[in-house]
Amino acid sequence: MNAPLSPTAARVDADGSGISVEHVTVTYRNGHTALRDATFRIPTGTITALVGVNGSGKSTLFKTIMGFLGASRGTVSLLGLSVAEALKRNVVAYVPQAEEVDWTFPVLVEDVVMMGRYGHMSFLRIPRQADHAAVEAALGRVNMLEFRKRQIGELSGGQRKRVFLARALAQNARVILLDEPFTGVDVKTEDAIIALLKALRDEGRVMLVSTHNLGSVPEFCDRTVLIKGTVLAYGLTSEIFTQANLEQAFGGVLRHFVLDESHAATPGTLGVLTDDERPLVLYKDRPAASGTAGSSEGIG
Ligand SMILES: Nc1ncnc2c1ncn2[C@@H]1O[C@H](COP(=O)(O)OP(=O)(O)OP(=O)(O)O)[C@@H](O)[C@H]1O
Repeated sequence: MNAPLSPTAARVDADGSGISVEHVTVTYRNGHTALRDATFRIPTGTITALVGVNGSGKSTLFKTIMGFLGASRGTVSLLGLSVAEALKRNVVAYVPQAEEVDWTFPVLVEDVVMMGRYGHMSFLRIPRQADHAAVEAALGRVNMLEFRKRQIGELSGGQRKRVFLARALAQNARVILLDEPFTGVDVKTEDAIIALLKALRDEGRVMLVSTHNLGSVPEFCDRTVLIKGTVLAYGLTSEIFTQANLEQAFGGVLRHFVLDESHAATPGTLGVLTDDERPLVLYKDRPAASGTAGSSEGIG
């Protein structure tokens, strides 16, 4: 059943200094194996897209990296540490999908962000000046300071995402996992989140971002992991985002528009792939918008 890694994956550098997943298999209690022999490596100082259809194993992978689920085979390491050690040292944070959070729970925005500091506190969890300062700085960075006294349930979808990102920043996480950060977010907020992620990348952090917005991946993700029950391919987005790879990952789910190219200078060079919101434009079988995130190559 295991699809072979694409030749691209074999050529990519093997630096797993950020996230390293080696031959990981995860089986749920009911016997369902959601991930089989998954392998990829991501250096620090990068933003990597995690791309796959519904049910392909993205959340399973996140939960495994966060230590919520155990792998029956294989190993995960974060910044060279085991998952248990990474959790102990507070280096990894998870920004959840909106559906995973109980928004009726009465808690203030600043309290949610303070949760990111728990691992830095003694077991009594009494915040010190440094903790308050970290919360303030994190809220400032996501432009949410004025909402600090609001109940979390009284925020818009985009504001909620920013609060959970602030929690990861207050924690000073070096590895940040983001589950569908752009769902229900307007274009302006999406741009603001992307700008922030790029700044975090340039600080040497590593981010793994699951998204269905294929069109925005080449804009801000220097690397991509394609997943479908296993890792189909991983490496530089500019090399991974080919029509053949995407069709393997998405099967019939992906819509492929063939434009009328009869008037184009070089017919056969332009294609548009989409699964929902943002279409991906391929020019000569490569992302048309690629290159903006590639500047991070060599960082870390
Ligand atoms: N608790 C569970 N017990 C058994 N099987 C599960 C459980 N959670 C998920 N699965 C199955 O594992 C597979 C992968 O699910 P997962 O949630 O990781 O997919 P996903 O890529 O995150 O999907 P989506 O894009 O819809 O969020 C699916 O077939 C799903 O039905």
